[in-house]
Amino acid sequence: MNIFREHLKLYLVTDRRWNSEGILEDVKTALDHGVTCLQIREKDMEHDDFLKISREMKKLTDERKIPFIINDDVEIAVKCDAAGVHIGQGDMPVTEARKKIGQDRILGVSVSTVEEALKAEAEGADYLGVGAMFITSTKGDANPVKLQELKAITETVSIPVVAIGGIDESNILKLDRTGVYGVAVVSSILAKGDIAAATVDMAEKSDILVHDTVRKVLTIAGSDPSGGAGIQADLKTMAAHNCFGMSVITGLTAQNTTGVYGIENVSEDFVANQMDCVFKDIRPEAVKVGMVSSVGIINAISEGLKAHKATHVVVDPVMVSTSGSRLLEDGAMLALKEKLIPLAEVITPNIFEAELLADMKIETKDDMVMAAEKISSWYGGHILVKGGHLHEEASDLLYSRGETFWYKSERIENPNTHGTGCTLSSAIASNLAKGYDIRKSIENSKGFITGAIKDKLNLGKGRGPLNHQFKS
Ligand SMILES: Nc1ncnc2c1ncn2[C@@H]1O[C@H](COP(=O)(O)OP(=O)(O)O)[C@@H](O)[C@H]1O
Ligand SMILES: Cc1ncc(COP(=O)(O)O)c(N)n1
Ligand SMILES: [Mg+2]
Repeated sequence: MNIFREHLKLYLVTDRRWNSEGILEDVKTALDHGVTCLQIREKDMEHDDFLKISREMKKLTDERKIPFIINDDVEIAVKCDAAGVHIGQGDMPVTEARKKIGQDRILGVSVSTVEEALKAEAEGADYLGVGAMFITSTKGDANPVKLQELKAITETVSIPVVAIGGIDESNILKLDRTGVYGVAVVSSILAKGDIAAATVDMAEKSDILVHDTVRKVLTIAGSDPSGGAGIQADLKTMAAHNCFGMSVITGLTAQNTTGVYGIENVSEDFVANQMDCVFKDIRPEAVKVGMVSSVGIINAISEGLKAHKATHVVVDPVMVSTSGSRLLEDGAMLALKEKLIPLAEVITPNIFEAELLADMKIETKDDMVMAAEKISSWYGGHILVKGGHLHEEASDLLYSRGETFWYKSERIENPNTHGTGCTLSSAIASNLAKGYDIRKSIENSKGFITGAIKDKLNLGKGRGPLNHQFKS
């Protein structure tokens, strides 16, 4: 199961030591003040009592749409239909836990070295708990993990990492720039007199920790020398999101705001070579794929993404530029559908691209929904049909496994929309890398694109570029 990184931000692990009778009340207070994930940890409770209290906690988390994880006990997790299980090094093997809970439940594993992290990832963990980070009262014998080791782990594995062990309001910010997506805490909330205030404080600090971390985002796309679309728009967008942008170039275009005057593809081997260089050194947390004009390049990217276990892949199925030029070779459409789109967490077709992917005409917002439905018959990820080219307002439709969500915006009177699609998909990748879930990522990105169009930068003789550096 894909655990949303946002859920790991402030992960509470229970301990009845300080308030055995009132644990449910304390947990409820914490859930209401900023806890994003809950784990019940009971080392020596009778099976029936454990199941009973787990069910009660499950109810509290369900009401608040927060994942509920059971420590160690796979059987209880299945019985109370928890979101997942967390196991330690001394518990059952990771592969066995995975077999018992199935593919749909989250599996967390405690590790303290890069070696253990790689092993747990290979055996099927969805996230890692790394610790103990500081001397703790919960686990007396723990030997603290060095910050450098934590950083090495987050940079090596592709699954998200949460730090655990002795983390409190005084030391949490020491984890700055280690790459974690959150902290798991026990006493810094449950041992406090004022649970609500302690939770708010920790939530604020973990928010700073998680969202100030510079995430790495890769664009695999074509170059636009005039700077408004393609690689150039992507890197500017990532920089505007405080992300570290990297680029694998699939081809050069000769274009400007008036049109595309030539394309020269990079060889597929060289695309693969660039991808290897990036992934082996600075692993991106999210990847945006844009112009991929040939079948060979599509195959190389698809193989590279699989080999390097790329996460948060956003595919912008670029087929035609805003100025109307074809950017995808004839015959490459099938490869795009069969090789690349299946690897994407979200695809972002504009109206024309959605028409081609759904094989139907789109003239209204209802048609957008129908097209997304048709695409969902062969693609299981999230589909964002962009409404920039519709005559109605410029609203985008997110179709997520049968549910529809609209991201509304009035149509801005501005002919300068060169690179809007590139910018939007890069903004989504940046937000996913920062740990936001898909809906929040799209909401934030829609706000960003609207601001960048509204700024009315007016450059060039044709459809000009946006201002990626607009001041909000
Ligand atoms: N005139 C406009 N006013 C407001 N938003 C727009 C306008 N044109 C495009 N957008 C937005 O820009 C984003 C890119 O959409 P679109 O232009 O349809 O894609 P593409 O650039 O791939 O053709 C979408 O969020 C869309 O709603
Ligand atoms: C190299 C390159 N890649 C993509 C686009 C699409 O532009 P838009 O974002 O306007 O759809 C483009 N014009 N050039
Ligand atoms: Mg586009």
